[in-house]
This record gives sequence, C-alpha cells and structure tokens, in this order.
Amino acid sequence: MENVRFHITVKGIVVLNNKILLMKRIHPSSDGLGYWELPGGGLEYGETPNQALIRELKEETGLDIIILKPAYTFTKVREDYQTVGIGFLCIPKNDCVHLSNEHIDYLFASLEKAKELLDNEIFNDIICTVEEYNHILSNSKKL
Ligand SMILES: Nc1nc2c([nH]c(=O)n2[C@H]2C[C@H](O)[C@@H](COP(=O)(O)OP(=O)(O)OP(=O)(O)O)O2)c(=O)[nH]1
Repeated sequence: MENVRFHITVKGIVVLNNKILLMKRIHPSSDGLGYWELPGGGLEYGETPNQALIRELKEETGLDIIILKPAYTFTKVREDYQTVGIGFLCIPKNDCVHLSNEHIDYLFASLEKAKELLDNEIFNDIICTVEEYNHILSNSKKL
C-alpha cells in the first residue's frame, strides 16, 4: 500500500448549558451517517489539530472556542484514502452561530435529542465525554 493517502480531520463537541452543537449538512454524508454532524473539518498543511479546529469552527459556525481536551478518535477507510478523525471537547466563547454554505441548520441539542439525530456511530463516540463533562459541571456547582 505505497500510495495510500490519509485525510486528517478534527471535530468539535461544543457543549453549552448541557447541550451539544449539531450542524445539519446540505447533503447527507456519503457513508450513510445522515445529515446531522459535529462541526469541524480537515487539517490544512502546516496546521496543528488545535489550530485546525479553531479555524474550522470559526468558518463553519462563526464561534470562537476554548478547547478543553482531545476526547476520542475515529477512522474511515475509503477505497483510495483513509480518514483519521480526532474529536475535541470544547466550550464556545459566545452562542451566536453563523452558518456557512456547508450547513442548512444548527441546533444546541440535549443528549436525548442528539441520540435521535446523530448516527449511532457518532453518538457512541461522544456520549462518555459529554456525560463526564456534565457530571463534573454539576458537582462543581454543588461545592
Ligand atoms: N465515528 C465517527 N465518524 C464521524 C464523526 N464525525 C464524522 O464526520 N464522521 C464520519 C462522517 C464521514 O463519513 C467521515 C468524515 O469524512 P471526511 O472528513 O473524509 O469528509 P466528509 O465529511 O466531507 O465526508 P463525506 O461523508 O461527505 O464523504 O467521518 C465522528 O465523530 N465519529
């Protein structure tokens, strides 16, 4: 496999008030994962994953974000290339979303709603991270 190509992509789990930012694609994913996805996109040459996430989130959602931590990885093997993805837990600095031409809608979704809208594969990737974050947040409010 000498000529195999890798596409590296970064995705943001943007959490605000116990809700997650979901974006509705203009066209469904070619892998059958449906319309709803997390914001993010591919690394440009020379970028770090964090820089790419900050840029992509600004381009796709208009939001400035604070990255809390890398949370999970995923991969997709295509015929002529392989996508490698990193999902990051983040918080937005504001809540005013501006759509780009890649999406037709967005939603800050509860976990219940996210389970309904996201493909199982993506939901299973994010659930532990979101629950852990919500747990830490509710405990810190009790202190
Ligand atoms: N398991 C998992 N898969 C994800 C997540 N986010 C996400 O986009 N995917 C899938 C959807 C796509 O099939 C693939 C990303 O593909 P890609 O970066 O090459 O580009 P794309 O979204 O334009 O792909 P495409 O579906 O339009 O072909 O990974 C995630 O958080 N977990």
